[in-house]
Formats: sequence, structure tokens, C-alpha cells
Amino acid sequence: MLELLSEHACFGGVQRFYKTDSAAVKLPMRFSVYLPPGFEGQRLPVLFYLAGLTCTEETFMTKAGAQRVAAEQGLILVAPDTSPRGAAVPGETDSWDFGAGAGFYVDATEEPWARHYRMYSHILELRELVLAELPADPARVGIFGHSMGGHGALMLALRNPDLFRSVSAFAPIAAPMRCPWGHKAFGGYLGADRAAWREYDATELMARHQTAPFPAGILIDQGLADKFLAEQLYPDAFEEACRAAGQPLELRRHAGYDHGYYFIQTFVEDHLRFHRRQLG
Ligand SMILES: N[C@@H](CCC(=O)N[C@@H](CSC=O)C(=O)NCC(=O)O)C(=O)O
Repeated sequence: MLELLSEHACFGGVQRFYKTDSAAVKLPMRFSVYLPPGFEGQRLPVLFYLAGLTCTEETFMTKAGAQRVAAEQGLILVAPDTSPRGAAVPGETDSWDFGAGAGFYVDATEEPWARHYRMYSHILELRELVLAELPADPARVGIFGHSMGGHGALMLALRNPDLFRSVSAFAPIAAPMRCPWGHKAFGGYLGADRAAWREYDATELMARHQTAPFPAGILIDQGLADKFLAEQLYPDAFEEACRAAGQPLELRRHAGYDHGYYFIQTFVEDHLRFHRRQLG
């Protein structure tokens, strides 16, 4: 079920890379796991990280510098890939913001994507797999992510608050129905019907709430020197939906920080501590 591809000692714990045959995607899928020191024989809190456009299961583990704090906090980290690989869909590698590396964490319904591009279901199946095969506590699962993955984390948590107890994001594409990346992805994967888009848009999902789905709060960090901020991200729209729903949100705006992993490195410790507090 799980094939261990490699493992590396890291801050007293172990960094692993796995492959699994995904029932959701109908292809082999890779993911990475960090296990903190002393993981054997106990059930630890686990934090899923969803990466952004062009990333793989390796990006977060090699670039974010999260393992030192995960080791200290006793957190398992899991990073899935960002799309199916080798689906052989014509044109799937033609652009960097749609197709391979850009699955947007939705289940495609449009052809030719519908057979393999099922990343929403893949994240949920991976959650089950991790809980079955690794020393993770099913009652203490959180989710966070960056950009496309920051949105994926918000959306998956809002659709499944019983499965993910804590949620945060770095520079999420917070309202995909309003931006070019979202139009391209939702139009391509889900078709023209905007009712289908609404089921995957975090701002639309939050707007349905009249009470806070995450009463302990949501954390978002956003760089103000992010070149994608004005055209693609719309954190203010998500902030307004949270305000209307009574959802506590800490949206921290940081002068000088861009969209990349130096920004994530700077604030990743805060996110891990935020989740650790909420997961207990
Ligand atoms: N190739 C693009 C840049 C792509 C990019 O910035 N990807 C981001 C995520 S964007 C939203 O999901 C990312 O995380 N990249 C990986 C990295 O190592 O920085 C361009 O030409 O602008």
C-alpha cells in the first residue's frame, strides 16, 4: 500500500518520501512525511501542507525549513504532490498554472481531466492512509498550505471541519472565483456552471456560515510585496466573509515579503505553533 522511496535523518526525526497507488487519482502518487523524534509507539498530531502551483511533494520539505520546529513540537508533517503525474492528458504540461503541478485540489468533472485530476479526493484518501499507516492521531489533524495550496487548505477544512481541526494559510488564492487563476482552473476542471465552482471556493464556502466553523481562529500570512496579490489572491474578500460569519481570522499583512519560500520560511514556525496549540 505504501512504498518507501527514501528516508533521511533530520533534527532527530526522519524525513521520508513515499509512493502509493491512489484509488482516487488512479495513478501512483508521491508524498512526503516528516516524523519527529520519538514517534514510535505514540499517536501524534499531524499537519497536512498543500503546496502551490509548479510544486511537488518535495518543495515544502526542502524549502520551508519546518522540520526543526516540527521536531521540537512533536508534529508529523505530510506534503502531497500538487497534481497527478503521467496522466497523459493532451496539453497537461503546456502551462504552469493548469494541468500538471496545478491540480487545484478539486475533483475534475470535465473531460479530458475527470478520470485522473481528482486531487480533492486524493487529499482525503491520503488523510485516511496516513492515519492507518503512520503513528498519527485521528482526533488531531490540521491543514495548511501556500497559494493554490493555501486555498486548498481553507477549502478542504471548510468542507470537512470534522476531519481537519485547525487551518492556516500563506498567501492563499483566497477567492478563486474572482481571479484569473481560478477562472482558468475551475473553468477547465469543472466546466462553465458557476454553481459547481462555488462548492470549491473558500470565500463562497465561508459566506454560507452564520457561526464560526473554526471558533479558535484561522491564521493567514500575506506578503505586501507579493506580485500576485492584486490580481490573484483577494485576501480581503475572505476576510470580509469571515467577519460576516463571525469567524475569528488573524490576517497578518507583512511589508516587504513576496510570494516565495523565503516568506514561508520566515513565518512557518508561527504556523506550526498555531496548529500545535489548537490540536493540543
Ligand atoms: N513559474 C511561475 C512561478 C510559479 C510560482 O511562483 N509558484 C509558487 C506557487 S504560486 C501559487 O500557487 C511556488 O510555490 N513556487 C515554488 C517555489 O519554489 O517558489 C512564474 O514564472 O511566475
